[in-house]
Amino acid sequence: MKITRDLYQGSLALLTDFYQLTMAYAYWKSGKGEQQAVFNLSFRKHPFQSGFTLAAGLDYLIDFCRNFRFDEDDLAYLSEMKTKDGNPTFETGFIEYLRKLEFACDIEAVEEGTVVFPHIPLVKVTGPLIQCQLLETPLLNIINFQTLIATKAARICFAAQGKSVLEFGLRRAQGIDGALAASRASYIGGCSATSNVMAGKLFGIPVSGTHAHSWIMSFDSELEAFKAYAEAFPDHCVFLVDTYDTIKGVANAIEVGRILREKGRELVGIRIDSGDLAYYSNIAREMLDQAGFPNAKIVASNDLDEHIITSLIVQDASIDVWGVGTKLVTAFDQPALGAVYKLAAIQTSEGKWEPRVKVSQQAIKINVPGRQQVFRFSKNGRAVADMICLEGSDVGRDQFTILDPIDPTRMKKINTKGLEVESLLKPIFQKGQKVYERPNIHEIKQKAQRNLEYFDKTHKRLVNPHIYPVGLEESLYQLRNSLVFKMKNNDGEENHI
Ligand SMILES: Nc1ncnc2c1ncn2[C@@H]1O[C@H](COP(=O)(O)OP(=O)(O)OP(=O)(O)O)[C@@H](O)[C@H]1O
Ligand SMILES: O=P(O)(O)OC[C@H]1O[C@H](OP(=O)(O)OP(=O)(O)O)[C@H](O)[C@@H]1O
Ligand SMILES: O=C(O)c1cccnc1
Ligand SMILES: [Mg+2]
Repeated sequence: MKITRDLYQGSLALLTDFYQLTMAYAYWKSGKGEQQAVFNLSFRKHPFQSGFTLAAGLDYLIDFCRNFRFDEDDLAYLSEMKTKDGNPTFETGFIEYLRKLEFACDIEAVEEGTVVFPHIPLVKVTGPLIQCQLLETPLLNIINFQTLIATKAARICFAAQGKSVLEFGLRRAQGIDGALAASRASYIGGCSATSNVMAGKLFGIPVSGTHAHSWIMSFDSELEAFKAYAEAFPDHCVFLVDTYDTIKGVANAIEVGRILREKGRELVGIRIDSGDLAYYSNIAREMLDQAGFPNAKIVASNDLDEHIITSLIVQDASIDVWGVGTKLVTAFDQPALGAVYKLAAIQTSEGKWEPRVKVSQQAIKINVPGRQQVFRFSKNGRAVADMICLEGSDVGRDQFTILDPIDPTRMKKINTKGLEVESLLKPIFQKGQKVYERPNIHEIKQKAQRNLEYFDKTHKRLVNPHIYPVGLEESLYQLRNSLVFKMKNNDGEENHI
């Protein structure tokens, strides 16, 4: 994560919530710091009322974990912290503990570009309680955002039905890394290129773009501006035609297209950035075709999202390339994914793993306890169901029953005969050492495309999608219920009624 490291000059261990550090200190004080624990990162609801979510961010997570250490200036800052009564917040023994801390966790995770669903652990961290705890905030920060944007991009690209989508979001993104991470995730989600040059440099994403209205406005006439641009970039002319009058703009683009052709060059296209995009793109298409420029592309931009793109396609707009900025990189209609990171199991001093559950009045907020694994069953290259079960469960069985953790009436029997099965959680770190071979950004994007094809189009529908079956294997479902029952009884809940 070169950019973030350049920006913050050093380790990123302090990129966490203060309460993670106070808990770490208290774990240390109470002698629990090294107790082994398992935490799962999962989300409860798809964003954008989508029927699928596309996982992204693992590459940042790997960089974060590899650099997970407290530098001297971090320790100095923590040593100087004082409580209200003026005493140091953290004892020197704890500062010393942090100085020697070496990342030692096991991490399993779903690969970037995998289609994922609520309740599935996207990341599973096993290791000393203190380390697992300190990772909560940065892991959520990384995975929540990139997964959100990759999903938004996949929806926009799905709406565009195979036509190219360019990401133009830098100017409206949420700050610097918000923009960079969004460009990366948008590419994974299916965008063809970004306008963000630094994202191009850092991540190896193709960079592209047209020109702005200011270019036209800096000349006395639009025609002059197009001619001058053609001099500079004879092979890359996509003229923005709507500065003064879109139809006259198209006529000027055609005139310069003819000049280019005389010189053995070709007009690449035009861009329309205002007005009724169906109306103007159809007129422009007709004008370009009649003038002998059937291959000139029409790029459209201006506050687009998946719904406007769908509507424009229904209207038979003649748009070949979609430029999408604000609504993509800000995830305009849902600004956060809302994934959580919860303790699922803890090891006793006798080495026995105990599942843990957080009880809530809202069923959706009760986490899935225990050390879990996730299997995806598929038939003839089509995913049919995902099953969350306890580690060590026998996946060779002929039949499983899976139950939706929130609504057990949604249950499904899986007859495993003739089904392929894939374990979704891949080993990333073992005892702090990276064991995962990272794919490059283009391989991740291809994986996302293949993964999306793996799911029936009814799950990808933008509105009211068909729900893909994901559930807890029966014995895990029962474990969760019995733990909730036990914890509620321990709590003496009945006294409050
Ligand atoms: N045919 C269409 N069908 C549905 N939505 C459209 C159509 N044409 C344009 N839009 C969308 O309608 C909105 C128009 O927004 P707005 O009124 O701000 O644009 P404008 O006035 O045309 O352009 P600007 O303010 O940039 O000059 C945009 O989100 C655009 O994508
Ligand atoms: O609309 P977005 O999806 O964010 O795409 C990027 C926008 O950025 C540019 O202009 P800008 O919005 O800065 O100015 P404008 O509104 O006058 O076009 C471009 O012309 C697009 O309109
Ligand atoms: O290259 C473009 O056309 C572009 C870049 C950023 C924002 N809007 C458009
Ligand atoms: Mg605009």
